[in-house]
Amino acid sequence: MQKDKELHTTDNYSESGFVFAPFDSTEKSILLPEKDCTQHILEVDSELKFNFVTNSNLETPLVVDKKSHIDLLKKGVSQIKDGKLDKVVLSRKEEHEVGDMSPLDLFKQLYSRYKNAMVYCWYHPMVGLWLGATPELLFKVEGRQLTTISLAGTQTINNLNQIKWTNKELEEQKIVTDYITNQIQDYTSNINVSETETVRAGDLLHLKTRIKSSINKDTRLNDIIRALHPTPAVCGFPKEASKAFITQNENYKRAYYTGFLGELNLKQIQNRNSNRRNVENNAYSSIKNISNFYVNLRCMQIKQGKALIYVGGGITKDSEPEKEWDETVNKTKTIVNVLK
Ligand SMILES: C=C(O[C@H]1C=CC=C(C(=O)O)[C@@H]1O)C(=O)O
Repeated sequence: MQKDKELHTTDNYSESGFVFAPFDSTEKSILLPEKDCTQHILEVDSELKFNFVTNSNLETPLVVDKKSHIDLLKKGVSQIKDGKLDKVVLSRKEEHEVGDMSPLDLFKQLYSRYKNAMVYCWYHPMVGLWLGATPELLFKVEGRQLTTISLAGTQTINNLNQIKWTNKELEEQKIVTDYITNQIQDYTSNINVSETETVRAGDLLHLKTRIKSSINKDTRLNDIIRALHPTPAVCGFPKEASKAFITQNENYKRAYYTGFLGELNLKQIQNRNSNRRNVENNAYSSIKNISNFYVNLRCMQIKQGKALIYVGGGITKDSEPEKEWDETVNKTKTIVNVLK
């Protein structure tokens, strides 16, 4: 928690603290500087009871939203078929009632439901209140090791023993893997790409590939951020053309949705030999610089008592707009489930 209300930003990510960065990297990233913050531990009862407040507004028909989103999806598909883009991630915003749950209640609900997610509640009086349960690591830096993932392709859980992925999902995820491995080539070495696996995020499944590499001596954190964000998991490919399409055609501002958030340049003391209890031990410990960023997905902004849920999906030449719409509806459930 920051001790005062001051709004700090970062341009080059050289400070230590917690970052909250927007989708549009030409805009400022918010920084909670470590030196101005205090840390508190919140006990979250694992036996937490779910508070089912029924709310009629949850079933608000989304006909108008649906038509304009389907039109956007069709436009995206035709851009791809015209050869202007390979992939574009198109999104929308949906409004729901929050009921009488406090932000902390919402956080606890998310935390106890989504064990594999990075669950957060972030607030600054001059920026707003955001919560989410994201399955997507942007990247992690531990000393000179870089770990990142390529996450894309979605289906709902039906039968875990019979998971089938179509070419559409395999292609949309491969675009992300290829982009990441290509982008980190100038900044890292020994790039290791894992097999692609199926992972669970709430009631959804995604395709995921892990990518590890060693960071070059002259690489700065800012280089890695500029190289990776936004990946084609949330923007598209090629990056600039898909970003321009998104900015010109999505009829709302993404703000911090599909941005990233997390710990920036925190120090971690590592004891090389934890069995040694003598003074010598100190001589064997080293301090590692840690950064840990997650993509801001499956998230909502709380504004004037309403929950604004942000959601999108990757569009390729094989996308069927009606199915892509359904995918966004399924993704909103990660958040809608805790508002009920
Ligand atoms: C853009 C979103 O998800 C991304 C992450 C995983 C799977 C995705 C997909 O299948 O389209 C998206 O690339 C979102 O949840 O709003």
